[in-house]
Amino acid sequence: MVVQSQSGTLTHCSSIKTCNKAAAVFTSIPVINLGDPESKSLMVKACEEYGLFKVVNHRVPMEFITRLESEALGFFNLPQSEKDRAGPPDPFGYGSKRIGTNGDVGWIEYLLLNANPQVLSLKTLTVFRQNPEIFRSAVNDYIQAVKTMAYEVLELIADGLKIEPRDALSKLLRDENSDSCFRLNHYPPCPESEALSLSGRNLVGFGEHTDPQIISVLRSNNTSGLQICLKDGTWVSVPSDETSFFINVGDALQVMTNGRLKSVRHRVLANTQKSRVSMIYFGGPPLSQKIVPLTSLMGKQEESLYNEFTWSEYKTSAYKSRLADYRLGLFEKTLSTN
Ligand SMILES: C=C1C[C@]23C[C@@]1(O)CC[C@H]2[C@@]12CC[C@H](O)[C@@](C)(C(=O)O1)[C@H]2[C@@H]3C(=O)O
Ligand SMILES: O=C(O)CCC(=O)C(=O)O
Ligand SMILES: [Fe+2]
Repeated sequence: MVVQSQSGTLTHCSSIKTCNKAAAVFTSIPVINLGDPESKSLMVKACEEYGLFKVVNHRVPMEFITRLESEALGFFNLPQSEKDRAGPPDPFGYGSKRIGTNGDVGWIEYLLLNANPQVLSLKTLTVFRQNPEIFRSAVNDYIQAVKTMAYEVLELIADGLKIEPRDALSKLLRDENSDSCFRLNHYPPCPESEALSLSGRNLVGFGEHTDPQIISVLRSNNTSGLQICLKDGTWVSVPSDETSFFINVGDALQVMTNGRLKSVRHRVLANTQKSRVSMIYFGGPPLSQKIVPLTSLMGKQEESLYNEFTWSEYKTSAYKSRLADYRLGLFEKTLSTN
């Protein structure tokens, strides 16, 4: 199937997966007000049940969000040949359709960046040769504000779980060697997939997966597409909200809480009419960090469900896997029953 998309990119969708369209709207999504004294226990409950919640009253200036969104659209609307100069993503840079290096594809184009302001890829900045500083400052202001919120969220989660000290999780992201990254995703509308849609199928923008890091902080424009998988295996659509943030529990946080908090399986479906722009900060620990259950969380006789590994080992293994793989499986212990 050949598609002429609005932005003139992403012209073939024949190799991209489809999935069953019918998904209920996730109306009971936990909404956490950061100013609410109950927020810590509500967050923990949401992470145990869904691995995802929405944050309001987050104090990230709307101006930072809209400025970065408009810079991102400015980039994605450039001619394909210009955008390609910022690629391939190895691991940072511009990518189109291919996600990772192991054969996954989706109806998407994106920019993957280091979340450390000092290391903003030169390759990416060369595309902004008119105004690289404007792009750099839009990215840095946004990331800085979102990081501050991510630290607060992790401290509230630690409080809610009675983890001591309360910065046991947030310090891993605050660390100057934290291995965090940032992603700008663009899902152009795919009018051709309307035909598919009529037969009850949908084109996949970003295939199902869990995020490997500690937490991910996601913001999108008002175009829906994000879905999460509930404990019973059903998929539900998360209504978009351009003024709020969505927090995902990642695999590393699942391990550090010995499985109490669950990393959430999620995916994005392409839209037939509107383009979706999302920006995600993936908060990861330093490469040398051991990913083990936090001692202050473990019961007296409680054993770790996982073999010991460092973030570097997990990341290496994750980046060899396909998007939909259950990556923690390789690190689970086979515990004896007696
Ligand atoms: C297929 C892949 C893409 C990914 C690396 C991987 O091998 C498996 C994990 C994928 C993921 C999902 C969350 C983030 O978007 C991401 C940047 C990450 O850290 O892990 C992507 C990786 C990617 O796009 O390179
Ligand atoms: O673009 C989105 O809304 C989510 C993408 C995602 O899950 C990811 O980049 O890991
Ligand atoms: Fe994700």
